[in-house]
Amino acid sequence: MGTDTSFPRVAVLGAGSWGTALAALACAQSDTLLWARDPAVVQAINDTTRHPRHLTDIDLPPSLQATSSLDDALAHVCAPSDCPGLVILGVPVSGLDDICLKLQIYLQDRPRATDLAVVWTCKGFQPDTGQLPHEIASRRLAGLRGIGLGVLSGPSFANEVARGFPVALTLASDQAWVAAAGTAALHGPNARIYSSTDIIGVEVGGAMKNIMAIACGISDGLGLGDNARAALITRGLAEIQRLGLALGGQQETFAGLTGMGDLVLTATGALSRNRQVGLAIAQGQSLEQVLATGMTAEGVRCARAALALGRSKGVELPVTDAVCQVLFHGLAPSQAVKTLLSRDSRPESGDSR
Ligand SMILES: NC(=O)C1=CN([C@@H]2O[C@H](COP(=O)(O)OP(=O)(O)OC[C@H]3O[C@@H](n4cnc5c(N)ncnc54)[C@H](OP(=O)(O)O)[C@@H]3O)[C@@H](O)[C@H]2O)C=CC1
Ligand SMILES: O=C(CO)COP(=O)(O)O
Repeated sequence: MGTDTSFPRVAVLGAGSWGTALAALACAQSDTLLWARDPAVVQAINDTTRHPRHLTDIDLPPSLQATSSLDDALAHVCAPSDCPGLVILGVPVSGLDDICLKLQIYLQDRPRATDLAVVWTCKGFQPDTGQLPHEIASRRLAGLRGIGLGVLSGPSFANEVARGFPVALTLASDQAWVAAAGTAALHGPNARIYSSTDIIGVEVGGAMKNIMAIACGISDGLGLGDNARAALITRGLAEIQRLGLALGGQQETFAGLTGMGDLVLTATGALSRNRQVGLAIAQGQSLEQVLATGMTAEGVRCARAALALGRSKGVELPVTDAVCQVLFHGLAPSQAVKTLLSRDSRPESGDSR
């Protein structure tokens, strides 16, 4: 565990695969505490250096400490220090409002010895409202004194990060000190942390690439070949960019780590759960069967919200539409491909469709 006070104290809230991997990364140089709501998970990590449910074959760093006390995790980052504390939210979109509310309740009336950067890592839209994660987090936390907000995203399979393989991530915030806190905690021999101020662009890229990965899984599951996958990735990126620009993101973000980078990883990488959903559907499994394993596939959860957002902004999202038709309306995967291929020809760029 790091003791140098120039490194932030870190609390990672949510010990799924991504929260656990990020805690393993952070604890190499920062004093890090991982919070899990299940005491059995905490006990296993502390006693055996293994997570009982995720990344189960990976030995976590012995210096990684876990707790089931949210108060202890937050007291850890609020303790006096030379630099701001860092809270990393490792929960999916479905748990973001709940964890932000808990943070709000803890932080609002307590005197604190240090400022606190709160950074979420989930990738999706809220299914009912189409809100992006920053809208959910801001509603709970934006007004609190000494609190800065940001999003950490980019091409990063938890499994590889937990094994100490190299990774590059982007931390977007409109407050420079938040990106600096994340960089101080995570940037090191195995991780490059880039900064950005384009929160919307980063979040839209992260949400939409999951839907494109489902589409690529469907295409690959049908055996349609490498050309089809490359076409889907490229036109998928155009689709992500159209929606992202309409929502207020910046063009260059979509060519970066959290746009093209994460799209390429998730659409092609065998570890992607969203891609695995597409593969399984193309091979004849029902969505219910695929999801019965309990796996987190944010693209399934947010595809309808993405489509609704596109409609509300007058942006066509043909790949997202095709994925929704297959997942929720019983369209055969092969028929969805035919529908996509039968669209009229159009200019490759400069067209809002
Ligand atoms: N896995 C990866 O490679 C990456 C994932 N992400 C993103 O990170 C997010 C999390 O994914 P991932 O870690 O894989 O998901 P997992 O399914 O592995 O884990 C989710 C974790 O969140 C916890 N959780 C959910 N809701 C709450 C809540 N309200 N309060 C406290 N804990 C909660 C769950 O706890 P419990 O076990 O007790 O139910 C579980 O431990 C997703 O949005 C994903 O897209 C981003 C980059 C990489
Ligand atoms: O976000 C990820 C990689 O950057 C993880 O992708 P999956 O959720 O599809 O596994």
